[in-house]
Amino acid sequence: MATLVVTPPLLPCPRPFPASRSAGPAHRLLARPPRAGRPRLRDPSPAPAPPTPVEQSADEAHDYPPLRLLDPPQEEDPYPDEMEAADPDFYRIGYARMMRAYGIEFLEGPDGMGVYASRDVEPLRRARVIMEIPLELMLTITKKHPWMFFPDIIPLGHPIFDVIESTNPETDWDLRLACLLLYAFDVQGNFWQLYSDFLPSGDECTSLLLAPKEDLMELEDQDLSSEMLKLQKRAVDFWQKHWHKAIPLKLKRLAPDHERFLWALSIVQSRSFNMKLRMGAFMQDANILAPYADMLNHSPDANCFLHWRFKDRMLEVMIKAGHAVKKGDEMTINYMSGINSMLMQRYGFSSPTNPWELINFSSPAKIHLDSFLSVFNIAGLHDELCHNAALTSGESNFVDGGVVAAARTLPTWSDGDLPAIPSVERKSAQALQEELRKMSESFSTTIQQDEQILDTDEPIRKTREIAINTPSAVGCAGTGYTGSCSYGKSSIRWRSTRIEFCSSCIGDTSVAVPSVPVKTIPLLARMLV
Ligand SMILES: C[S@@+](CC[C@H](N)C(=O)[O-])C[C@H]1O[C@@H](n2cnc3c(N)ncnc32)[C@H](O)[C@@H]1O
Repeated sequence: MATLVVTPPLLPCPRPFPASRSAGPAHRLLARPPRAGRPRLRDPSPAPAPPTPVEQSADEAHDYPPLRLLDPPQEEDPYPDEMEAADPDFYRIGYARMMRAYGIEFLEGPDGMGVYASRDVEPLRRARVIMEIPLELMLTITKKHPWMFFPDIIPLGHPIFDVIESTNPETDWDLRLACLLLYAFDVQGNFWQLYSDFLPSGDECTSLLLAPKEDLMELEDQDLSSEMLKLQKRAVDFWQKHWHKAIPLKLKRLAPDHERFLWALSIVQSRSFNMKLRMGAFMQDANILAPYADMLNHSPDANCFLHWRFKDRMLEVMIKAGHAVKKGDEMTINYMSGINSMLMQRYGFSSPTNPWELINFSSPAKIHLDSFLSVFNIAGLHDELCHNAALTSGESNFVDGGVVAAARTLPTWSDGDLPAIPSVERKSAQALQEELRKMSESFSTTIQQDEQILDTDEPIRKTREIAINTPSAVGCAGTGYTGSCSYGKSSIRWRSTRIEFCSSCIGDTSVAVPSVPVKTIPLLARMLV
């Protein structure tokens, strides 16, 4: 496959994207969007204070602002006694609504743009609204026949309609939504044409759909890299089938090259979600791109969730009931409870504390489930492991994701399987530890080297070459290369995540820990005591 170079300016009013966004620890306030390219950390423009939003609870969220287009008459008492005012929603039909946000700001942080609390929030017994996004700003395609999209922006007879119609609604949701997104970018004055300034450009996007083969090799994971190559081929085949030479210009200009289509698909995959929406009497299973809500980063221990308010067709982002939030805290949602390779495939990131991560052991050695769980104050069975607060002194109730994941995946035996002989258990723990050690040593770099590679702006492949040949030289200038793309960096992070995960299970403190602080827990080592 051809090497992909993706820096697509948007049609029909191209605005150049800077080649890459500089990463840094500081957060920058995004108050007024500049009109050329995605706002970046280094943009010096002073940020005017945003209008102070009024905080609302879930209940209060139903006090709507006065209507602009269809204000009710202003007389003192316009209605005779026997008449009742119609449902306020009656007036709102057809009313063009805006997104509203309460007590949050959009800032650039270590995981790209994110949503952060702009003030403290006391825990409430009920969930609390922080964002409201009306249906008409979202791009939505329902999953099942008869499928439909909202808003209905595609005129009858436009060729993109036939392209979408040719897909399988159940399996091709991403291709369909990418077509709709490309169409929305092309409609003069459409909301998405303006919002595209805030979407990551090709080299800012972490999606591996954009990664050239050489960068996929950096994953050092055969299964994941061949899966990504298959997904890239699927997208390019789709583009070639529908964007052949003899097509009308109004279709051609939506994706003049396959890089443009792959970029739209990456945006869709890494920023959309699936939700059941109640529309009138019907329940629709829909794939959705929701502006502003798509700035929320992922956490397995998220403090927010999404909720569909069917009454006025509004997507709400809500803080979970009982959650205290401090000013500056990141607001997150849980994208999925899945293993790291699933997160990598769809979003291009992985986490060393992912509680759903797995390690496939080949050793027949097993350790006792009960003793393992009690060492780490974990309760429950394999599928629903949770922290056992009753067993702790109350000092810390945090259980490292790596430990929970190990508890779920370590080969264990329970009473009745085998007699509890300490020497058998010790031998098993040693065998498993050895297997983990071999796994972490099978990678071509150490965590330390990967960290150095990530710290440089050099292209990944070049720095890795240097790292392997002369370990201390990584980070030195003078290779003549500049810039490395986000997807290349996410490949390196994936490799580090795997090494770190193994070492946190081994408890080997001699392995360098990356800059993201992760508890290094001497897991199997403690089992040996
Ligand atoms: C829905 S977008 C969130 C907004 C995004 N950070 C941005 O800059 O526009 C999803 C993307 O954010 C990044 N991301 C989200 N959660 C992350 C996490 N926990 N760790 C690292 N990257 C994350 C990944 O690049 C992912 O593809």
